[in-house]
Amino acid sequence: MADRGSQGRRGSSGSSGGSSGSAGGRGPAGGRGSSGGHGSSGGRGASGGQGSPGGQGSAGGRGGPGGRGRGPRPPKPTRDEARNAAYDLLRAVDERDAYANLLMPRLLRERGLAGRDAALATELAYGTLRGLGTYDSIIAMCGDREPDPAVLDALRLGAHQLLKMRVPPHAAVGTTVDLVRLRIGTGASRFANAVLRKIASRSLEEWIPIVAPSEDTDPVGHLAVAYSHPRWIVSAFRDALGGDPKETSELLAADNARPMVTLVVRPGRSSMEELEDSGAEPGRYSPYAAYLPEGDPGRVLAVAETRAAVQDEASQLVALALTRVPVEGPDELWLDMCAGPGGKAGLLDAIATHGDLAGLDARDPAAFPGGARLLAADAQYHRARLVWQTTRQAAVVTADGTEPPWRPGVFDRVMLDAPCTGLGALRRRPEARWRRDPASVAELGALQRRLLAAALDALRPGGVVAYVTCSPHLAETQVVVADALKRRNDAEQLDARAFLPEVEGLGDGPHAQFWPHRHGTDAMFIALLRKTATPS
Ligand SMILES: C[S@@+](CC[C@H](N)C(=O)[O-])C[C@H]1O[C@@H](n2cnc3c(N)ncnc32)[C@H](O)[C@@H]1O
Repeated sequence: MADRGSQGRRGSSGSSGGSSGSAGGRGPAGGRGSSGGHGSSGGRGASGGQGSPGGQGSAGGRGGPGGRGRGPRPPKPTRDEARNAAYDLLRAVDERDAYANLLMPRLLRERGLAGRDAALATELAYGTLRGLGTYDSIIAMCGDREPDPAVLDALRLGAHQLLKMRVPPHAAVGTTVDLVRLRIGTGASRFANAVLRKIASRSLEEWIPIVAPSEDTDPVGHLAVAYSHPRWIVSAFRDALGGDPKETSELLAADNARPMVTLVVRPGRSSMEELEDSGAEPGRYSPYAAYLPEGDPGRVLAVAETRAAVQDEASQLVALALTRVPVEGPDELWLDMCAGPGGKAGLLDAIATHGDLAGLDARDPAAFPGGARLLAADAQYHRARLVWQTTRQAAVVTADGTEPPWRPGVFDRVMLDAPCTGLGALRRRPEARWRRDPASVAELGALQRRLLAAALDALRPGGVVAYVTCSPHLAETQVVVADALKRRNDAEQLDARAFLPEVEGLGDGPHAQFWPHRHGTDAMFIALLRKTATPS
């Protein structure tokens, strides 16, 4: 791209060696004290019925499954568009490795789902994907056989409604059984009915001690099942949090919650006032962050015109921290080495051009005044194109940062937002936790090391590099930085927390680590390294 001047089957979350207890028992309505509907889910004519509690037999005392035997035929199943959309998304994620956050908007559009129905479909699909580690353990205990993948996805959907959403049990069971009858068949719907009735016999809090390993003998396995994360990720998070089990559980819980939509004001291109007029509220930390409590961000004019964008607050702050480090001498040439799709490049480009406008007040005379130029690179052409669309003044190139087309030793500031496992953004990508495996950490580690070496090579003496990951995994963060510093004698690490004074709880330094449960942001990591003028 020319100079402008010219995105199988999932593993389970851990062992489900349960301790005790049978799954059957009370009827679907028993003991959950669930009340009220959710969206359009509550009031429909559910076919599950509340007869035969806990039984494996008929679907709600309607005279026998599938219309055989005596008595009235079961009512025709009803097609529920929101649940069907959610189910189709689950199948696409399972069968085709689809990305939920890319496919969902398309499905909603194609099916004409909006408002509450769209919100319901999204919550059903995303919530099910997040929780399926827990749900699979419970489903395994409630069925007399392993379900087919297509049936399993429907059971997961039903389990989510029964255990996490405030859908009345008869509606959750009935709508799911209808879905299975319509999409798979009558035999499968009988099986689904039996399994769901058992699931409905207990609350989530009652199921966890039954299906999860003991907290005392296997704390990691317990958290993995209780909070629906793969065991290796729980281990990695616990290590990054210094072994603290309580904080680890808080982090895992935060990963299971829907994140807030955060917008970024691109300085010189939009303003906080403009975003406030669109219903957003100023953010907690970043002077450029605005929270959008509701509504489609795509309908905010400044976002539609790329003068503002959707961007996590920590993602803004790591870019900002890089611009706040004083550098001696000229400060004119900046590099974003792994820029696609352009979130940080969009902010860096605006600050390079117009200055750190929010910092340019009496409180911060050292704020960057503007007048620099950004070169943004990405190894993938289509991602570089997105950077091109996002930035205004930056030169954008498709280039491999490890074999760069630029001369060494010329940049004053380098942003290295390294390719990583993305374990810090699990809130946003509901299926991502089931797709990564520990091998990817090792593979990415080698690339991260090469890129960091190249970033330091690209700097002129006195210049500064931000090594950033959207992962708190120690092997991707502190270990990569420590290795780089061991290998070379022309770089020193700065205390990144000093350049983020508005944020508490970033850790013991010298790096800074953001956390969803502490800051409400993604778990972004930043280390700042300065190229020393002389070998140190
Ligand atoms: C974490 S993403 C960057 C996110 C981006 N900075 C943002 O804020 O929107 C990492 C990017 O690195 C790119 N990448 C991977 N290997 C690369 C390499 N060797 N050189 C340059 N870019 C690379 C990927 O294509 C991906 O777009």
